[in-house]
Amino acid sequence: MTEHLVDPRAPRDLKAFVAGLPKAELHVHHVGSASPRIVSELAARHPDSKVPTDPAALVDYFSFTDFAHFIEVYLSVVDLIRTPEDVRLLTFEVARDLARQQVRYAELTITPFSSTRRGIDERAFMDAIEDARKAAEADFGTVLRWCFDIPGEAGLEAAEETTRLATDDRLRPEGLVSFGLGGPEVGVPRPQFKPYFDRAIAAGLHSVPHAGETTGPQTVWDALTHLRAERIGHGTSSAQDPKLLAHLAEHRIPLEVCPTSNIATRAVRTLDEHPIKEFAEAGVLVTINSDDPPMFGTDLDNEYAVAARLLDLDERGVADLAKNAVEASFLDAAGKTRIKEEIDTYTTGWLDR
Ligand SMILES: O=C(O)c1cccc(C(=O)CC[C@H]2O[C@@H](n3cnc4c(=O)[nH]cnc43)[C@H](O)[C@@H]2O)c1
Ligand SMILES: [Zn+2]
Repeated sequence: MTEHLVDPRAPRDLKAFVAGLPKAELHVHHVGSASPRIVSELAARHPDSKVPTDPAALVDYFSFTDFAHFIEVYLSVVDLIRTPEDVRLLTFEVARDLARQQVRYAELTITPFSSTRRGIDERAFMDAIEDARKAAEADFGTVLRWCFDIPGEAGLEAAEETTRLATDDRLRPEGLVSFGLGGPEVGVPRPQFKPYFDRAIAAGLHSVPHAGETTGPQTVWDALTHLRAERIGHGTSSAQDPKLLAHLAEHRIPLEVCPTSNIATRAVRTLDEHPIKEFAEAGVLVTINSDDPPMFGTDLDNEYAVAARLLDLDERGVADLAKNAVEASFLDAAGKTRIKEEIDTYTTGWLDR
């Protein structure tokens, strides 16, 4: 909620175009999407927490000194989600916020380990997210899918538990499409998670680890080689390795770029130093995402406005970015065609107005 991160330089007309543009969101965290209203409601329910109940105080609370501080604060919000009803409410409200931004399809990263280890029954957890997913599709028309991620710093116990929850046929939710790895990267080498990714991939899930957000390009190579990554979460440091950029472009491995997140966690110093342009110029498929939007004082529309400025795009260029996300998603071919056609119809209508 660092309000200064909202980019005031985006032209008003382009902002209006982005606001109505049908979009797909591929990198957004479940708990990290809790709006100030939801966070303060949960904090009021659980007064033993250190999370402020006043939405204005959350602005300061969500101001991070570095990535480790961000994770510390993130986990204090995780601690507010204590019952299946909390899970359902959060999931449905996140879908409402996505629908307001014309998000037609979202892959939401969920960390089931963090909830089950805090005592939420695993069956009730799965039922809560699935119930919210179905209600969101019926009420808002937004299609939600899940990525279950391992919180890497919590170790191999968390990896085992996440893999079990993602691959057990009796538990695995219908909306689950992919398997990820999140949390800090420093001191958490990717290769150790290979056996867990192997099992998830064998069970039909796509591999989408975070890599190169807070460590160098070798972490991205490791994610590709050991975890068979099909997309990379962030991949920011890939810009330091021209061979890696060429590999990502040649093999059409998309990057899930989240510009404001990288500034808020201090992974990148300023927006103007963000390597997004280097990615695009190297031919890498760039997708635009919001990561933990209320915590970073942003939303997906703002991320598109930021990207448009950094990449010097007009409406057609922004529409192409939106189509990149649809193309890089795990939707079926018919679903991809439907949203891409909607993007084209909207863009033509806007330019002809
Ligand atoms: O839940 C626990 O008990 C636990 C114990 C030790 C470590 C962890 C984590 O590290 C959880 C990390 C948490 O952060 C999520 N997240 C949200 N945004 C990002 C991001 O930009 N980069 C990496 N991780 C992120 C992630 O999904 C995990 O849920 C937890
Ligand atoms: Zn993330």
